[in-house]
Amino acid sequence: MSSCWGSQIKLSIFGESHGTAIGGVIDGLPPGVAVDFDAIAFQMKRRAPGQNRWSTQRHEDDSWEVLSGLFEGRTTGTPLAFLIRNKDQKSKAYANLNIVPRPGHADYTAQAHYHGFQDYRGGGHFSGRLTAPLVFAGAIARQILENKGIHVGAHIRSIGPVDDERFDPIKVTADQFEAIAQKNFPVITDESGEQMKEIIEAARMDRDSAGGIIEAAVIGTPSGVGAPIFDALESSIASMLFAVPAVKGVSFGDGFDLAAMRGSQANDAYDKMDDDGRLVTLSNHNGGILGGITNGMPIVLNVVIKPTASISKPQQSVNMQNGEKTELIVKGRHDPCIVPRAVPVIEAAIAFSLLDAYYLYQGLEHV
Ligand SMILES: Cc1cc2nc3c(=O)[nH]c(=O)nc-3n(C[C@H](O)[C@H](O)[C@H](O)COP(=O)(O)O)c2cc1C
Ligand SMILES: C=C(O[C@@H]1CC(C(=O)O)=C[C@@H](OP(=O)(O)O)[C@H]1O)C(=O)O
Repeated sequence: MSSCWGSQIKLSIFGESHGTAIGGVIDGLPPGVAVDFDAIAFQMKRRAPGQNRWSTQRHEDDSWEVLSGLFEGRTTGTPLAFLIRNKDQKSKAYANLNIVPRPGHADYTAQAHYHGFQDYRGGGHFSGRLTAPLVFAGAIARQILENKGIHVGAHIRSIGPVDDERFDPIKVTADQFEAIAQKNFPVITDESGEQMKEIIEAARMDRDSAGGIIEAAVIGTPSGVGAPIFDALESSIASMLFAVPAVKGVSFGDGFDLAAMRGSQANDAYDKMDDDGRLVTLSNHNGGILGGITNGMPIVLNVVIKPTASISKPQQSVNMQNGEKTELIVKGRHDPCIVPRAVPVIEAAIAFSLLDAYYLYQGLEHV
């Protein structure tokens, strides 16, 4: 099933953007986890559409109903199913997109895969709306991780040409994650954030869109999580991240910058053994993962989010019924930039995939 992910804990996501509802089923959660609903609501609100100028103007409160798997506030250990109803669909703007596909969106590839049977309204199952269930599942995963002292955070590293400060790859803290998560524009330096908002507004006024990079980090992960060859932690986190619409690049540690370095610059020299017997490195160019396994340093990664495909500037497309070239002006309520709302989504994807890897590791630990 292509909309189902995971090995130790599994997440299945269903629904279409303009259908009745979207939702998910999480299978494999341990029984007895006390679920903090306020913490879920906090994460859902960070992602929800329609709250500011740099977001789509579609208004969804993203409230949810839990259908199973919870009893008296705790997980039962059976599949936890939840539903998020769609309330503000306006499908008129999508009337012709099954015939004239939007460049950059999934209209043409959905047609090729589903042979015209796909619900193309609002991007259907391909819509960024389907990241709401991911954030819900991620919110539960991060509660379990936080109880183990593992914290996930992210910020907007860049929008167009404007950069934010970077996380310190050794000293980044959970307090810093928390401070950023409280902001409605999640950056480290608010002055950079103001410039980024100007870039987004300029693109929007130009009937265009902007993209950027999200930097994420995880602290508190013990050394040893992840496994060779195909369960490398980089692979499992990346496979979840690439499920997020508009993600076009993922790199760990110094990523593509490693290409220009020498080994002496890229290696993270070992400095000392801490009280828990864990080796600490002087630098963190490898982003906390070696051989697909955590070394206990912060996991650091970067995610490229492309500029929103649906722009109202005239674009060239082709009519899929008669093969004729045609000009397309996309209508509807689109995010002029996806990056700010994608920050909690990226955190959720990392939390869920890391918890899955953690359970694999914990299992091995007891062998
Ligand atoms: C939170 C979020 C919001 C999004 N909003 C829009 C949008 O308003 N308009 C749009 O064209 N694409 C939007 N996207 C991206 C498209 O869904 C995505 O580009 C499309 O499904 C094609 O997939 P791909 O870009 O991964 O190849 C959004 C993605 C996310 C994660
Ligand atoms: C609804 C959400 O985002 C949507 C993601 C999206 C897309 O193409 O990905 C297109 C827009 O859909 P619509 O045209 O129905 O307004 C966004 O609003 C959401 O994030 O909850």
